[in-house]
Amino acid sequence: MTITIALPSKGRMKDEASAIFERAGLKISTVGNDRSYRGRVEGIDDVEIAFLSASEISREIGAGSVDFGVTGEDLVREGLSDADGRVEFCARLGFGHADVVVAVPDIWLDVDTMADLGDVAAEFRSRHGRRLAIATKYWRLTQQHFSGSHGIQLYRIVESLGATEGAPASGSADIIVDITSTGSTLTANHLKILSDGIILRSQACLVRARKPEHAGDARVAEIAARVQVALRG
Ligand SMILES: Nc1ncnc2c1ncn2[C@@H]1O[C@H](COP(=O)(O)OP(=O)(O)OP(=O)(O)O)[C@@H](O)[C@H]1O
Ligand SMILES: O=P(O)(O)OC[C@H]1O[C@H](OP(=O)(O)OP(=O)(O)O)[C@H](O)[C@@H]1O
Repeated sequence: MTITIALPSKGRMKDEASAIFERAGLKISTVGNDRSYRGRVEGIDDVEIAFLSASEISREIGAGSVDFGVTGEDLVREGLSDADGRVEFCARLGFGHADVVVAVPDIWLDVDTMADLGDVAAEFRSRHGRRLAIATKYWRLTQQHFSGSHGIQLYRIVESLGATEGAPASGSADIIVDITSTGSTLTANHLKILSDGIILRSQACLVRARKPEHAGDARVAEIAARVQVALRG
């Protein structure tokens, strides 16, 4: 069996992902020219590298079409139902940090917690006859946090694929769920994070698709172990 490892082909995670593999003694070289989307690990046969975008990697891991991948925990948990059942988080890689948060307009002075937001959602319904609108691309994480963890059912999600922080000011939504790293985009858009509004502290992870054929395959165990050791060193 050929083992396929998916690494980011572009974007913010690309360079650090390759560097960690190199530190782990798994030096990656591209097959063919520099723009190729296939690679190999020098000195190890039967291991293939697929260069994909971070969001494609979480999808392919979920489908089981690659064995390992490096991508953000947020993309895995948002992209897959039962992520822990389908994927093993082998290592947290220490880069690509971003929090998925619930943020509301900072002029909502009385709203600091999810419980306060639950009250607001109920009020929206009784006073304005409409549901609280949440702009996000994180549908699954939003539903888990609002309905699952906090019992808030009175909301609707407005899909936002970019400039999410602008949605409250433009009137397309009341609040947002999005990622933040430095916090400057939230501040610039006059939004504040609720005190219990951190849904997930995400970072880049080495993940493995849980496949029966991995059991007893020494190469699978070795890849995970090498990366774990490199992180300690
Ligand atoms: N400031 C940030 N903004 C956006 N994503 C960030 C940030 N910091 C870390 N990340 C993480 O980077 C990952 C997304 O990376 P990237 O934008 O390169 O991937 P992508 O979604 O596949 O790209 P694209 O949208 O171009 O297809 C997510 O896991 C996200 O949590
Ligand atoms: O907390 P901060 O440091 O301000 O970062 C957060 C912002 O960065 C990301 O957008 P980015 O412009 O990187 O593009 P993307 O959403 O297309 O990835 C993200 O969607 C936030 O808007």
